Amino acid sequence: MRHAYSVETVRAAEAELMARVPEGALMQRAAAGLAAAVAGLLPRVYGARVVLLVGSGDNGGDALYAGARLARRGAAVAAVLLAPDRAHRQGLAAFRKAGGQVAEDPFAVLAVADVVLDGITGIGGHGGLRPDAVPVARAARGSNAMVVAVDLPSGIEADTGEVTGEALRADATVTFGTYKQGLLIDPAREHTGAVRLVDIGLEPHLPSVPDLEALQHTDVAQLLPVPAAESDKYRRGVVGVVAGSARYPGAAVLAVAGALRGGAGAVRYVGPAADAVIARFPEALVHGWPPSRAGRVQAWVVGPGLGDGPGVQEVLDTDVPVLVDADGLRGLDPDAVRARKAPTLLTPHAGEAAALLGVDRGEVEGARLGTVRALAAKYGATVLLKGSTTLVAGPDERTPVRVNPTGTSWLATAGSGDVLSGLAGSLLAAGLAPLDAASVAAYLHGLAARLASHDAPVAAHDVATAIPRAWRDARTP
Ligand SMILES: NC(=O)C1=CN([C@@H]2O[C@H](COP(=O)(O)OP(=O)(O)OC[C@H]3O[C@@H](n4cnc5c(N)ncnc54)[C@H](O)[C@@H]3O)[C@@H](O)[C@H]2O)[C@@H](O)CC1
Ligand SMILES: [K+]
Repeated sequence: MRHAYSVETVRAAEAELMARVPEGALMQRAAAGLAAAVAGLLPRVYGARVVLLVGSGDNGGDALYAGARLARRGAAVAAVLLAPDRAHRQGLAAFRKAGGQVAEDPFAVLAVADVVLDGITGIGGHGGLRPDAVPVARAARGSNAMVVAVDLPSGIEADTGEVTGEALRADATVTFGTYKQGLLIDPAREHTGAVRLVDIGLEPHLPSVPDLEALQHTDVAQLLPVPAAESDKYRRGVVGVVAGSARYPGAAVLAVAGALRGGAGAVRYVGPAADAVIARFPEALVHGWPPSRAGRVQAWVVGPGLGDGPGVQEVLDTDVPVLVDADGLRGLDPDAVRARKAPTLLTPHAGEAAALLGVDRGEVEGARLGTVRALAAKYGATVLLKGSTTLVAGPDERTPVRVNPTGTSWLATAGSGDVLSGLAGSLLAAGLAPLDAASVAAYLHGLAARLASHDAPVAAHDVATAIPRAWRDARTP
């Protein structure tokens, strides 16, 4: 599991650690890791042209000490001081002593730089880049240099992943001690490039429960349901799908396609697209209305392509886990969901989430973490918020939010959400807890899209077909 923490938690852990080590030791550890990472990105350090963008806090201090280390190895290092009177004093002294130069003309040094270290702001920054930093940041981005963010790209909100003003776009980020939440959540994540974590000894001082977590291959492998020797289709779990309409029969087919590959032993379909479903998937069991007469079901999926058709209340009235997606979410009553004894999983995209909360879509996209938490609280449910970084929150606010690391923009294709809901419902039926079912489904779905796509357009059906490959991939150590 990859863990991320809030700034408040990081600062508390740093204070605890700082009290136990000599003054300045942490910054030296950070700077050493940063300098080593930058050296690794350069063909050679000797003679390389390095520019530091230095703000007024310790983030600038990290950049200056790293710059000093690179200067001692023969790099030509120039520092652009955005607040010359407030630049980190000891860091600046060390930098000068190592042969570093303070740049007279930032744009001249940036024009010929090989690498730029962004030390404008770290976890102490808020509200986007200040106006004086904007032209310098733009010049850095517009140059041929590689831009390496120190701790995080300056201008992003470290706690939420929001970008409220201008922020620097880095090619790589070297972060210290632990991941900050904003490094893993869009839109900030789009500014980080590849993120590398430098160990500064913070781990033992961080709480064991993080604020945000991301599954990795090994976590997924442990969570995937594996049939035992005595398993029959009922013991593996049966998932029921209520989806599709005369207008959108394809949504039912795609939801069933996902469900058939999610680990449940059987898929029951109830709805008006039975002919289309059975034509494509003879292994599906189709039933007449109502869902309550379909036989044993361990989890229901309701909503994809449903239009105005019935089904939501019928499955909410059951006492098994229910996943509500797409059309099923329209006007969904929080009280009806809260009254349920079995878990409910909602899987909105940004537009659906905005409608459920009565806010603008842009607000949801800009503040994904706050949105998923707010929805989970409002409905007393687990919520999977789809998007470029899919987030999953449980109804208990003490449970870390999960962020999916496998997303790909090729997934933004019609019908891919239907496949996801079938897949997640199948995992629910197989016995996974809602948070696990949702986050494992998002993980496999993203991985399947990557495997199917190879950087080319991919159709939702291809994603469903690639789920077994993703499953095997996740289980390969
Ligand atoms: N605390 C620690 O133990 C360690 C801190 N480290 C570094 O220290 C950083 C945190 O340092 P600070 O707390 O000094 O904070 P920062 O250096 O992140 O930024 C705070 C400074 O930036 C100014 N500022 C805030 N928003 C701004 C904006 N939008 N535009 C321009 N300036 C802005 C503030 O007035 C303040 O002077 C970390 O991100 C990390 O890089 C590392 O050296 C590791 C150890
Ligand atoms: K920075």
